[in-house]
Amino acid sequence: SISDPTEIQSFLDNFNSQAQAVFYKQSEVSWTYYTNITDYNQKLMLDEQLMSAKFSQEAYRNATRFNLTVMTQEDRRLFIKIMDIGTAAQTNETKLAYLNKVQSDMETIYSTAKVTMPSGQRLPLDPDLTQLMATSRNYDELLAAWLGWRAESGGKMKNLYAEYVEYNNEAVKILGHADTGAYWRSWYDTPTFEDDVRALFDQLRPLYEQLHAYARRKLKQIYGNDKFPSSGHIPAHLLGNMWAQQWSSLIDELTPYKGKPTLDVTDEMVRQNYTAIRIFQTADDFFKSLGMIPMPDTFWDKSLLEKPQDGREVVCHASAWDFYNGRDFRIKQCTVITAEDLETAHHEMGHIEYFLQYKDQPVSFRDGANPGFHEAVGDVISLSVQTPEHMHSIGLIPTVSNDTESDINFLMSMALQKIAFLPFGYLIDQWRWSVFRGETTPEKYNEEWWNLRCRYQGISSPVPLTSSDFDPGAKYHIPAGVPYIRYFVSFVIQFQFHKALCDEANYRGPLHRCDIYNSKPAGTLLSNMLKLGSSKPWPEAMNLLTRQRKMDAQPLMDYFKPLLEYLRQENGNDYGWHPICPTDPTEI
Ligand SMILES: CC(=O)N[C@@H](CC(=O)O)C(=O)NC[C@H](CC1(C(=O)N[C@@H](Cc2ccc(O)cc2)C(=O)O)CCCC1)C(=O)O
Ligand SMILES: [Zn+2]
Repeated sequence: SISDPTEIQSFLDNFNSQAQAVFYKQSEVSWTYYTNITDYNQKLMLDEQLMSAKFSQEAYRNATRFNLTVMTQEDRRLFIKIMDIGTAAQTNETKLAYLNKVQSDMETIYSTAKVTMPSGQRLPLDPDLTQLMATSRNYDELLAAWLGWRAESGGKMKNLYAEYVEYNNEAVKILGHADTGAYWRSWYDTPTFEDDVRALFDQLRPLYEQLHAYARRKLKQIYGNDKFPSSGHIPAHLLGNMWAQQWSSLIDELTPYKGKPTLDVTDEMVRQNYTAIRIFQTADDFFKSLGMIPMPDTFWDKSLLEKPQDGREVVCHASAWDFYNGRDFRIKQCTVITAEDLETAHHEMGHIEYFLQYKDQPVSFRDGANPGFHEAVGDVISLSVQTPEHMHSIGLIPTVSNDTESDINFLMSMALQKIAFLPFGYLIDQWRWSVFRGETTPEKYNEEWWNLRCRYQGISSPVPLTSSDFDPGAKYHIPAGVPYIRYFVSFVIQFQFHKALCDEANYRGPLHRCDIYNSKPAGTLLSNMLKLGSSKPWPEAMNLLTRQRKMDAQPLMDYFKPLLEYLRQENGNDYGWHPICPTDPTEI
């Protein structure tokens, strides 16, 4: 095998320039499809995916000819990443083409699904059903939207999913992975990763149990006790969100102390005629205030920041795109003028900032230190933006009151976004890992999904399950094949990052009121970590930013400590739920 340093270097240089061209083309063709869903554009994208797979297969074959033992640590790391080609390892072109087609067809079903409401209106998820789930307080209307969506999305792809699992597993086994779940977990390069995330979740469950109990009591007042099963579960369609994954739209009902200024800035944004552009300029301004890299002109020229009104079908699920040429970076978001979309804009721009910071790394290092890092960047900035202090400074709330009651109100609004999410962020890939392992077979897909939803999230289906249902398919990341544990990891480490940056900014107060806006030292510390991309093992990146090497839920627990005390006071013994789903969901 080849050990000559000159040959090693020329292989790497060659790969890097060829890969940029191939990945650029693939990004462009995918972008065209995602911003204009047609059979023709899908075919172009699928053809390009086969070309790109051939390039990866050849790079893999060439890379195996080299002797990794004589290389520098950096070069060895590059070779290992060049050989990590995922499902492109499937050299049987018919099988690979079929796998890519099934995956794309499931995502298309999801992205073009519409629900015919009792009124006769045909509503897409974005923005109509999302808006309805957030604003309606009518039990039957919410149920109609929820039943309609599960039927039009998941209900249309159950058999496709079983095939996706089979073909995906077969492809990654060629690389030596046990199954697709093992392949996805390998990106964290931590043998104890599964145990680590379980330990974090167990540590955080008491926080969630208290929030769940508080929400359940308030929802019973709204909808009546008879709508809630005696098992303690909350019916899945009542949490203000299609998947009950974040409960922020219930803030008005769940605010502990009424009569204080509202923390939901949506109305004020509308009153001030906020536009999508202005939402993204607000986010860009924050990164600039930290001395970080502003969005380049191509970003403003080529992003798609609003749902097109020209009849085109687009994938409205927001996303951030790296075109791998060091110049072209875009966001696609069907932005609506809400507090939630202001938060999403910061999330997406966090991805772009990461792309910008590591754009001069070799292509194989243009990734997050681990996938959770990539999801945390924007959310860290958003933790500062959402403070009453910062919302006041950008004119979205009239006064800042930090008396105890206002403080609890603010912590409650953040808990509805961050704590409510934890079991959902945890259970999605618990389900998928069990499916990829073959522990959950197709006839058990939906039953096992609800077992996890009942056990970890304490919510249950408002109607009995039927064998044709496939509720996992009603959540974007399942048909789109996008892993999810990255978000659970992000929701823990973003508070570690926030604490580290607040320390760097010489902030002294309680963590939940920290706003790092304008702190160049904080910006420099964050940038230095982001510049690494995936060139170093993630504990090194974590250490550079936070001076410790492990994921740690303590900063998150400290952030919400005052709220936990309040909730314990409020709930007394009225908390918790039976781990098993209620037999008759409408049982009284
Ligand atoms: C080319 C490409 O695909 N790029 C990747 C990024 C990359 O890998 O470089 C990408 O753009 N992925 C899309 C995905 C979109 C969103 C999402 O799906 N969020 C989760 C969970 C969540 C919810 C609230 C929150 O505050 C944070 C997370 C959900 O909505 O369930 C939608 C709203 C926010 C983020 C994303 O940005 O992560
Ligand atoms: Zn993200």
